[in-house]
Amino acid sequence: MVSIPELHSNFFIISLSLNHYQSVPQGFRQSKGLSLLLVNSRINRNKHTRIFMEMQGNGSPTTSNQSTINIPHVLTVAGSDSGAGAGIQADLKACAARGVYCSTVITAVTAQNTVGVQGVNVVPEDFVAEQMKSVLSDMHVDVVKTGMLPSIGIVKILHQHLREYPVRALVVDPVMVSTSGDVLAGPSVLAGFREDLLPMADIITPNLKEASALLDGVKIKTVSDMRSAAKLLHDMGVRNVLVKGGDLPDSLDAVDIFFDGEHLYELRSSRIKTRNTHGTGCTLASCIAAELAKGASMLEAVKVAKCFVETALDYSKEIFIGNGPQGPFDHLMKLKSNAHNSGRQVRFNPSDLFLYAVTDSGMNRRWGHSISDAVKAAVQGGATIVQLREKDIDTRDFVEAAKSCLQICRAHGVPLLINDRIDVALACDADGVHIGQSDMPAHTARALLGPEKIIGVSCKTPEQAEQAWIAGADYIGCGGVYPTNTKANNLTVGLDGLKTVCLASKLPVVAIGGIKVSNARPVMEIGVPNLKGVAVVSAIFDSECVLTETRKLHAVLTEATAAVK
Ligand SMILES: Nc1ncnc2c1ncn2[C@@H]1O[C@H](COP(=O)(O)OP(=O)(O)O)[C@@H](O)[C@H]1O
Ligand SMILES: Cc1ncc(COP(=O)(O)O)c(N)n1
Ligand SMILES: [Mg+2]
Repeated sequence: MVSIPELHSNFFIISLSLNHYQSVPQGFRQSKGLSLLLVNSRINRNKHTRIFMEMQGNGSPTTSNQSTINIPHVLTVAGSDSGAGAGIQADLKACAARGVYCSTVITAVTAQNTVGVQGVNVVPEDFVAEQMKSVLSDMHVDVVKTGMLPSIGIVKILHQHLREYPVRALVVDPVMVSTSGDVLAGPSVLAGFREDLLPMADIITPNLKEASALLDGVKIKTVSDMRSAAKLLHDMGVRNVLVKGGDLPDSLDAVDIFFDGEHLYELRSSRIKTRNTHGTGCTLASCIAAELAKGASMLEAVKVAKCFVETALDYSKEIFIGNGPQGPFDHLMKLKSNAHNSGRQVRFNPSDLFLYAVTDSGMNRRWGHSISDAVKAAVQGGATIVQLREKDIDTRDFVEAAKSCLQICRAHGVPLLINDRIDVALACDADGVHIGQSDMPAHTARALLGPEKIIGVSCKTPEQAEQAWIAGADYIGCGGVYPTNTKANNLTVGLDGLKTVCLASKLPVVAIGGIKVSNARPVMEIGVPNLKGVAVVSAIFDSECVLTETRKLHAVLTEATAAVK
């Protein structure tokens, strides 16, 4: 057993091997109430984690000097919307979309959908207080954002807690009436807003009706009225005011007025034509809070938030959720934005494998072609998908070349894949990757690239094809069909091997290896429905005129496919 010098202190950093650590009897460790953090570079991460967990599990106090990361944190104090378009649910989605942690104090539970608010159940005040205390006494909150505060008692409780646990900023969305016209907080809360929250708030974000209510019913019908209202609200003691003009009649733009006490800003965005505007106010305020939590200035935060709402509305303008007049929108469009931005509605179409062009830097050098010229010619000649396979290029140059090839491919509606390099695919937002059996496992690539990207895997056997399918690949490449010099030590599977793999594969297949104009026909004629095309390197790129060679191959493939049908 190793000797450990300070066995009576609660926290140790001991550097010793795993065997030595395990030789310290567990009962002895526990009797001393020790918390051990084992620091040893030779111990792999899993073992390290296991030991650390064991220490926590034995009930003794644990402390760690592991470095920690503080994630920006917004606490929303708001009501729940069962339809999840507004309220707490919108706040959570908005913060997630902006990359900020969001904790929640629920003030009321509403039964709500796209038709309206069918019921409101206010959470008892002492339980609202208990939620606030739980969060604020334990977690580091950067910014508090308020939504539905249904009673003056709840406003007072919030005020007390913010005095006890000060935060960096307070964003007040003075929610009173839902878009559907239902009352969420009565006029009795107005006194609480005026006396307690406004003097404490860093920004208040009323819509037209709420601004009017706070200003004793003053009429707000024009942009000029909004400007005056912003100034009057500022006089009530709040640092910044944003009067939102979502409901401004006859306005082609969505105009909001921001006043910081010195300057008035007219913030305009296009008014998206959509029924899906339920929750815009909650989202806007949460985004402001999220940006402030990340360290933005108030004007920056407001601008980013407005832009986010506009983009999300535009992205969601045609989605259909619920049968009422006011639908929710999609906050997390970014998760799908790659497919969206590229204009490729279908993520992967197996028929894209028909004429699959794989680049080769050596061949391009030999013929004096740049990568992008070669890709352009291939695409113009009829290539239906392109893979950049660049083995001897600096990463920086690879990313640049990939970006310019991507533009060419996008203009022709042709997907662009990157060979092996998931990092390069991510860096240039390519449409996917093609990986071999010794590259990163396909399921890891899928986790990194997300559900929208195309993943292809080289497979020579039915077992590998099965694995690729399990791992979430979209297609497999099978070969070498014919002997080839492009790839060293590459086993030739032949037409029979290709057929065997195709029959076993649940995924579409592209054949590869030594395929050219003169021998492509028998490949397409093996007559297996999931063989969708051929992948070629030298057949098109080892030539002076890539365009002509690609056209020739395209013609042969078209003829062969017509004959098979
Ligand atoms: N159709 C729309 N297109 C673009 N932006 C909009 C649209 N409707 C509302 N907005 C914006 O959404 C935010 C919330 O505004 P508003 O709907 O007035 O608040 P609330 O949801 O509290 O009633 C504002 O920035 C507003 O300009
Ligand atoms: C629980 C809850 N909080 C806030 C709103 C306001 O959102 P909107 O003004 O977009 O209807 C709402 N409808 N429900
Ligand atoms: Mg609204």
